Amino acid sequence: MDIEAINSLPYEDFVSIFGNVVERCPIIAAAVWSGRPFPSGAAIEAAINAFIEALPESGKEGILRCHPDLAGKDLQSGTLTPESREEQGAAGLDRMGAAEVSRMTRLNAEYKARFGFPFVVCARMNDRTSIVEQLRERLGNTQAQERARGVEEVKEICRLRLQSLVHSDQKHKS
Ligand SMILES: NC(=O)NC1=NC(=O)NC1=O
Repeated sequence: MDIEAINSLPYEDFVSIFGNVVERCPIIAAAVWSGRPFPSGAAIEAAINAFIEALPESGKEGILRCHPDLAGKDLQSGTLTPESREEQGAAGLDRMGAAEVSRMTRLNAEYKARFGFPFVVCARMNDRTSIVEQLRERLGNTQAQERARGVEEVKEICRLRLQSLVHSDQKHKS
């Protein structure tokens, strides 16, 4: 959609289109709708990032907790959101062998037990090797470091999801 069409959406339509740019957190789209009219897609992204940054630590951790594990039970049982399904598939997580899946399951469980929220990384910017490497590395960080890092990854996931929804004015209707 182009930015003019987006700015004229009633909030129900805005939330149904943008409600999952942050995984399973439609409240964020419902909140930033009030900021319209947006001059650009980048302004929508900035409003979402500002909303996230203004949250208390518990709110940031809540956003992280809304994310499905990478190569986790949602992927195995087919209950991922369409966006997550596509992202996890793009990183090759749906083509892992049993041994790789059980290693990811163990590392995800270790991470969750240590930090109280899941390991979050932008799958589209990674592949299964780099994801396992990061998961191992980041296990050694502090809670504060991982809360901040996870939020940065959520913003990157959101940026890419927004890119597929907001198109700059097209010279011609493609
Ligand atoms: N725990 C996660 O990082 N989940 C995800 N990252 C993505 O990019 N898509 C997901 O589902």
